[in-house]
Amino acid sequence: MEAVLELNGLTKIYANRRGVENITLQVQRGDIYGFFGPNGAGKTTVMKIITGLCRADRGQVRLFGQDAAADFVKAMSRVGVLIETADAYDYMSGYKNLELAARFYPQLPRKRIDEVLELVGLAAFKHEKVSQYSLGMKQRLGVAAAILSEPELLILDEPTNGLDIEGMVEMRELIARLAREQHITFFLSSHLITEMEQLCSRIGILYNGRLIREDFVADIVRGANPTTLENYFMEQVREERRAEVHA
Ligand SMILES: Nc1ncnc2c1ncn2[C@@H]1O[C@H](COP(=O)(O)OP(=O)(O)OP(=O)(O)O)[C@@H](O)[C@H]1O
Repeated sequence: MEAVLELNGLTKIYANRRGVENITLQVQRGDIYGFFGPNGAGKTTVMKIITGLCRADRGQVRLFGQDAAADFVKAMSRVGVLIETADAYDYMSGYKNLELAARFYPQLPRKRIDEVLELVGLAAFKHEKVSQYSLGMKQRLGVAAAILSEPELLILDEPTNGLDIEGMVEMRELIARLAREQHITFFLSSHLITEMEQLCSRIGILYNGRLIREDFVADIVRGANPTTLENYFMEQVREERRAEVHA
């Protein structure tokens, strides 16, 4: 097994004393790793640190076995990122938007734009203006931009946030397909536990800025004491609260 992403003791405390503390985890090649936590748990903060949008107070990010800080540009060249909502120019077509994004990758063959549009199911709508797209289509265009450079690891912050049921299902199917057919490893966050149950191979539970548990989803839902991810999460939170009371 190869760890494509490792976080070692990652800590970031904002001036208001919120943030994340001592996050240590590993994402193995082939994982769809769900970084789960309620609103404000610290998921975005961790993702921003990994992708260089925010600086950690302490700790280390390793990408593909190397300290990401040593050669950040090289490490990130193998990573695709979609943090918060996808930003596209509404008055341009999906295709034009991807052409703009492709300028960051001068080596990219032009046919790659059509390839990614096909992969995310937008080929038929590529010449429509993004203003005509549904939110789900805009999110999938964001994924298309993130996979332009054929990344091995895709980091997605709340990829289904704000989507209707159809949009959520389409996004879930897209992620599963990219994992299966393009062999992309995923590190994605969500506060929707049923979504994680349906999609992820492993989950890490973030609560009040700390990683309180990591498990294989199959072990939780089909293991010795099968339960739903929702019950499992509530159990962990209760334990955490009991520990806080006794501390
Ligand atoms: N720039 C900032 N300055 C101060 N506090 C911040 C800042 N960014 C985030 N926080 C706080 O840090 C904590 C973690 O926020 P973060 O956005 O990482 O959580 P999250 O799990 O992604 O939540 P959500 O699902 O709501 O996006 C929250 O309490 C938040 O209010």
